[in-house]
Amino acid sequence: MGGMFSRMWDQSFFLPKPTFTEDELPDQTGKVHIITGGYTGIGFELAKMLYSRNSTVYLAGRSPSKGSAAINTLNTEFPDSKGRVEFLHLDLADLSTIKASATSFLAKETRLDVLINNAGVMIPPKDSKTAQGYDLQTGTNVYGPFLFTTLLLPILQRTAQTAEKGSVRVCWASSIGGEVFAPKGGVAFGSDGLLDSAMSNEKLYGQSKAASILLGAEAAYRWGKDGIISNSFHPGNLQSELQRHASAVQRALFGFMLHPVKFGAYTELFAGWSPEVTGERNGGQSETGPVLDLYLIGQKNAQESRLILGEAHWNRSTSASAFPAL
Ligand SMILES: NC(=O)c1ccc[n+]([C@@H]2O[C@H](COP(=O)([O-])OP(=O)(O)OC[C@H]3O[C@@H](n4cnc5c(N)ncnc54)[C@H](O)[C@@H]3O)[C@@H](O)[C@H]2O)c1
Repeated sequence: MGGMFSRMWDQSFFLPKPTFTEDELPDQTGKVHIITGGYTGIGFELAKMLYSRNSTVYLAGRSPSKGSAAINTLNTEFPDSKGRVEFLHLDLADLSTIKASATSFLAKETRLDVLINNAGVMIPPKDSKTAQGYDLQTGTNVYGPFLFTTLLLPILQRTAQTAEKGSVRVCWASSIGGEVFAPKGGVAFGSDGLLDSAMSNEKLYGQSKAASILLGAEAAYRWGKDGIISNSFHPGNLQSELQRHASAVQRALFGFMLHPVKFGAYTELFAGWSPEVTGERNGGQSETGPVLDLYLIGQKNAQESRLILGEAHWNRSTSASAFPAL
């Protein structure tokens, strides 16, 4: 826990200069990327970076109007981009619609280079549920991304067969909340394999984000052999709308330590595109497979910022039993 607080302190007051920005990102012509929640917050800043480098970017989310507003902004800000930006309807809180989202993407594209599972919700009103009746945070942050990614696995695998080594990736947005509320035992799955929705809202958020680490690690373990890199990351503590459900007290307590949202996009850019991310842990394949988890402190030092959350929670048997169908 002490380490966690010192990292939180570092992130709040000693934000270093990012080392991998859009200037370092090679031209992305011909590459296809999906960012869930790509039309707001961190995801939208990342979309700008990718679109400015001629990428095809799908902004996946629930609101067509917010999607088209974001597309207009991108086209206005980057009129010279040779890329393409599209809205993809995706409601992670309704499992029954996710297949349609994946199908619609697969009907249009023949490759998928990077999937950024960025969308998430934090401390909505207690007892908010998904369409299927799961706790909203768990459904949106864990079950939805898990299903969406699984449906896209075949196209990721196909892309990895011909793409440059290490360039096909799935990245999962975790949070320092994953460490705060799951410091030792990882994730508290009930006997039904689901997160226990009787927990406090804050704990459920943290547990859902710890589950994102397990998902990232398990996906790396299972899909590394197919040439797919999977990692999870804490984007940083940022001034986005994620705090929309926070109380005035929570905002006052934490507001001062938040940084511009673009820094979170640098974290995602690093996780999804930096050549420093090789998918190999400790320089080679360990017993747990080619796992790389990121806990980026503004990318101060990739080596130093690597891992932490995943190291703390990674346990092959935990993730394997938690996600047997992966
Ligand atoms: N901002 C921070 O300080 C911070 C810290 C740690 C982790 N994160 C994580 O980073 C990610 C991005 O957050 P952000 O800060 O940009 O906040 P944000 O609220 O701007 O972005 C979240 C996005 O997720 C989308 N979303 C929510 N429910 C959805 C659903 N059911 N289906 C599809 N999309 C849905 C929202 O519409 C929005 O576009 C989240 O996963 C968040 O938990 C953020």
